[in-house]
Amino acid sequence: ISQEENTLRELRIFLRDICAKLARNKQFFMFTKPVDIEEVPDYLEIIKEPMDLETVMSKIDKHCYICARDFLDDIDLIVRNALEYNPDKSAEDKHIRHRACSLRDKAYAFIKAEMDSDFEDTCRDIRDKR
Ligand SMILES: O=C(C1CCC1)N1C[C@@H]2C[C@H]3C[C@@H](O)[C@@H](O)[C@]2(C1)O3
Repeated sequence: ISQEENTLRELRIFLRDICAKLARNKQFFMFTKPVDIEEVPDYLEIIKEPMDLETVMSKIDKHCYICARDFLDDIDLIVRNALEYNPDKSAEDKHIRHRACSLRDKAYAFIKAEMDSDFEDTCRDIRDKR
């Protein structure tokens, strides 16, 4: 198996660990599954690209992410959707936005703490030549 495939396999192992840690954090329960369209009928009128942590985990296994940046782009999408759909002054919307910002900060902190920047550079080089 090629050196590139070895690198991408290591990336997937690393991203599964981070995604699992985010998904088992009780604070992020609201981000773990797709928003229920039966419960929220206008959701897809406002949010054009839904995203959630379960979907992110399945994208890892489908080799959708070639570098940590691609993974963080989907985390940012989860956050952006939550901020856009829940913009009001109400306590509930404020709570959702606070948790969304916390999800983003935790994800970036895990990547920074556990990812060697040379490793991410190698992944970027693979992505950019594909
Ligand atoms: O945006 C979201 C999720 C929170 C971050 C993702 N939702 C939209 C609905 C509005 C609010 C209250 C409940 O109606 C619940 O269904 C949702 C789920 O939270």
